[in-house]
Amino acid sequence: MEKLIDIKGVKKWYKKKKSNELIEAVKGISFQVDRGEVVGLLGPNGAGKTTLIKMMCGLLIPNEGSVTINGFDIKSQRLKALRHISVVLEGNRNLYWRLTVRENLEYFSGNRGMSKKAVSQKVDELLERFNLTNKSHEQVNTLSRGMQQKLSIAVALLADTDIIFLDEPTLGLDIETSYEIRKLLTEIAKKENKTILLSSHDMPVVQEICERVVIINGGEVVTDEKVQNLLELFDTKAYSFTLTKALNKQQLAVLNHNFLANMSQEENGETKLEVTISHSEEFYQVIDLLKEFHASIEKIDRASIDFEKVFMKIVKGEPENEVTLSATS
Ligand SMILES: Nc1ncnc2c1ncn2[C@@H]1O[C@H](COP(=O)(O)OP(=O)(O)OP(=O)(O)O)[C@@H](O)[C@H]1O
Repeated sequence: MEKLIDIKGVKKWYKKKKSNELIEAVKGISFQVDRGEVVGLLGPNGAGKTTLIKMMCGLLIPNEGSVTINGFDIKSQRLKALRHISVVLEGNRNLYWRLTVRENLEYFSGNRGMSKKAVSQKVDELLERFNLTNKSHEQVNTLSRGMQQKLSIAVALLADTDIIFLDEPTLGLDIETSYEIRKLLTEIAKKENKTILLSSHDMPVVQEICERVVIINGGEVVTDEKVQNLLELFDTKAYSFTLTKALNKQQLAVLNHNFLANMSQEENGETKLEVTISHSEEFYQVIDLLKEFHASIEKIDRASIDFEKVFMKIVKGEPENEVTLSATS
């Protein structure tokens, strides 16, 4: 596999203005991204994501370590490295606000050596694909945030770089636009063989688009794993039992002594018992205990854990018993 992004032992510290105290924002991060991979860069506020992204696109220089983009060092071969990256920063700072939608697209295609006709065709195609055709002659500063965001992504595609960095692409958007952008990004991720690094707090977007996630917390990588593996890792340990009647307090306490159990009364009158176990053989012990309690089981489902909860568990280090599981039926 061809490594397009190679980050090695990167550190960055800031000096606090008044006290001169050092803040270590990034404490020695290393990871690589292969060509065509779609990777989520996640972390709670203040984890160091923005600092890391800024170092990856040459806006900040690391105090230690190196960032290599397609074989070019971002510090010593900055321009060559930057030629391979498009950055869609949160807040749409990569657009010209006084130009129209079409003018922005035309401008950014300008340095690719395309003929006028080819540019016009490509721009029309993107306007159509991003549902911006009827806005093509409007100035960017009159557009909604969602439309600006779509235009930013279209501009990144037009530049046709191998790598796209997207910083919070759905932040502050309404549900409909966020959904539209999610669909566009999924399509780009699947069809265009782009290498995408996406930072987001929007976990459904991450779950849908990214194959792999790098989670950073306190300036360090705490997880670097395939999304599917993480979901499976947590998913298989939870079961949801539908019971014909509720357990009493003592019975629930016995279950909770051995496992993690949570009982709830559903709106339709059913009793749901969610049990999280550590090993698969414990599943049978749960069944045995329920038999002992004369609790009749109507249905057993595997409870599913979504990526949001996986993320919370990893970054907050929540003990398993604080993770609430949503049952699938
Ligand atoms: N210019 C700066 N001067 C001093 N400290 C800074 C500066 N920029 C960031 N920091 C500090 O560095 C740490 C990492 O910040 P960073 O913005 O990289 O995190 P983040 O993961 O992007 O967070 P968010 O999601 O809130 O943007 C934080 O403690 C932050 O307060």
